[in-house]
This record gives sequence, C-alpha cells and structure tokens, in this order.
Amino acid sequence: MIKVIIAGAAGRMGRRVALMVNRHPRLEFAAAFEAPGSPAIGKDAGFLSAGEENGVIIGEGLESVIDQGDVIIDFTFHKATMEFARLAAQHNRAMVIGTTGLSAEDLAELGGLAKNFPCVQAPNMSVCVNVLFKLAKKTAAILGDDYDIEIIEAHHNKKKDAPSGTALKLAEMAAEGVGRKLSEVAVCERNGIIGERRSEEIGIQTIRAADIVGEHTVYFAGQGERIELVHRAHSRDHFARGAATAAAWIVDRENGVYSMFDVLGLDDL
Ligand SMILES: NC(=O)C1=CN([C@@H]2O[C@H](COP(=O)(O)OP(=O)(O)OC[C@H]3O[C@@H](n4cnc5c(N)ncnc54)[C@H](O)[C@@H]3O)[C@@H](O)[C@H]2O)C=CC1
Ligand SMILES: O=C(O)C1=N[C@H](C(=O)O)C[C@H](O)C1
Repeated sequence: MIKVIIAGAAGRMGRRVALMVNRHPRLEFAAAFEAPGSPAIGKDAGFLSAGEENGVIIGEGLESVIDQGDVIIDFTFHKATMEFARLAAQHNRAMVIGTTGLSAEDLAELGGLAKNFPCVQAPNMSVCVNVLFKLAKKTAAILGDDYDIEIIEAHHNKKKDAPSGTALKLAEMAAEGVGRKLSEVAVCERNGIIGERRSEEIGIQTIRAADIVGEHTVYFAGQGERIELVHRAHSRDHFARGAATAAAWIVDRENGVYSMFDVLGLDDL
C-alpha cells in the first residue's frame, strides 16, 4: 500500500481527501498534519472528516510526520505549499499539490526543486474541469479572433485567492488557442471610464458568495450569438478523488512536475 500524508487535514479539502484516500484500493491514510497552533492538532483526523476515529492523530507541521509516508497531498496555502515542497525535495517524498495562488516565481522554484522529487501540480483535480481546459483551447482556436473571450468564476466567501487557479488556467488555455500571451491580454478588473474593450482582451471576473463550491463559465461571444462552456462543482469530492488518483499515480514516476493532463492521459487531446 502507498502511504499518504495529508497536509491541512482539518481544512475543507483536507477532510474530503482523507475520505477519498480511505476509499482508494492502493492508498493508506498514514499521517496528517496541520499548521502550528491549529486547534486540530492532537485530534483524530478520521473523526474530523467522517465522525469516526481512525487512529491518525493530526501532527504539528510536516517535519513531525514526513517519515511516515510516501506521498504528501497538499491543499493548504501557497506559502506553506512551498515550504512543504522544499522539505519533500530534501526527503525525496512525492507530492500532489492542489493549492492555488502559487506565483510564477513559486512555480519556477517548484520546477527546480522537483529535480529531487516527483510532483503533480494542478489548479483543479476534477476530471471534467481538465476536459474543460482542453475544450477552452480548442474552442478558442476554432473561433479565432472574432470572438470575445470572457471568464466568470464563483466561489465561497472563505476563498483567499482571486481569480481562482482554475479561471487562470482556463484563460491560459484559451489564450494558447488564439496564440496570445495571457500576461499581455488578461483583464481581471473593470471599474470606471475604462473605454472600449480591446478585442484581444481575455476578461476574468470573480464572484465570492456564501457556500458556492466552485463554478466556471467561459464565454466565446460573437456578433449575435455566443457559446458558454460551464462547469459547476456539486461538492468537493471530485477534487479529492482526483487528488487520490494523482497520489497513486505519482509515486512510480521519475522526478519532475506533472499535471492532471498527465495523470488522466489527456495530454494529446
Ligand atoms: N486543485 C483543486 O482541485 C482544488 C484546489 N483547492 C485549493 O486548495 C487550497 C485549500 O482550500 P480549502 O481546503 O478550501 O482551504 P481551507 O482554509 O479550508 O484549508 C486549508 C487548511 O490548510 C491548513 N494550513 C495552512 N497553513 C498550513 C501549514 N503551514 N501547515 C499545515 N497546514 C496548514 C489550514 O489550517 C487549513 O486547515 C486553496 O488554495 C484552494 O484554492 C481547493 C479545491 C480544489
Ligand atoms: O478554493 C476553492 O474552493 C477552489 N479552488 C480551486 C481554484 O482556485 O481554482 C479549484 C476549485 O474551483 C475550488
């Protein structure tokens, strides 16, 4: 069995990941940890996620549990994720990184660190969303420059980063489809007398409200008609299931950074 360490085990995602790891035939939930000072430290992770004790007591920080597992599943906060990646590189532990909000510098550092460990990093672990990424690129490529591309994302009011990592990836895929560089055409805010929309813009707008799990819509709008590509998450379980699938997949890989396209075999689409 592949032994899994869950980072941020008391979080919204950490709790669902614990359930999906338990259900996976090749994975064993071996250890869990939380941020120093978290009230969850010392509690049973199974009790937090499923209301039933499973004997995995939540530790304080990754160093306290890193020897107990083969692969770390991380849904925490970007600064913490980078600390875990540095430790994973030192101890040659595999990682699955679902945390969003990693900067371009963070991703460049991760690429260097991953010479010493294998890692799946993806802003969305859902099968349908990864198919949507491919559809966004293909649709943009088919429709070309005459269609305005706009993205709207909606999430719960506890989310810390904006736009969502998924919205940014959708924008990147659409930009690739029409041969644009996202950093040159992304527009994440509109307010005041902003003038007419430049045709090459890719707009990304954010909604934060109550308990919305996660919704993404990509508009391709032409004269008199539009296509909308939409994904709505009904719960967090499909993200967690994707992370468990990635954990079972990554342990046998060479060092390096992989995506969910690699895990799901979507790369050639
Ligand atoms: N890739 C994907 O499919 C998905 C990614 N996410 C991303 O996952 C991240 C977490 O989301 P949620 O679970 O909703 O947040 P959350 O705030 O409910 O959970 C994060 C957990 O990480 C813990 N944490 C923070 N710093 C830590 C540290 N230094 N050491 C150990 N634990 C630490 C927190 O105490 C908290 O329990 C966000 O970046 C979110 O965007 C969320 C859903 C799906
Ligand atoms: O914070 C969340 O909840 C989610 N975050 C991810 C993102 O930023 O794209 C994925 C999902 O939409 C849920």
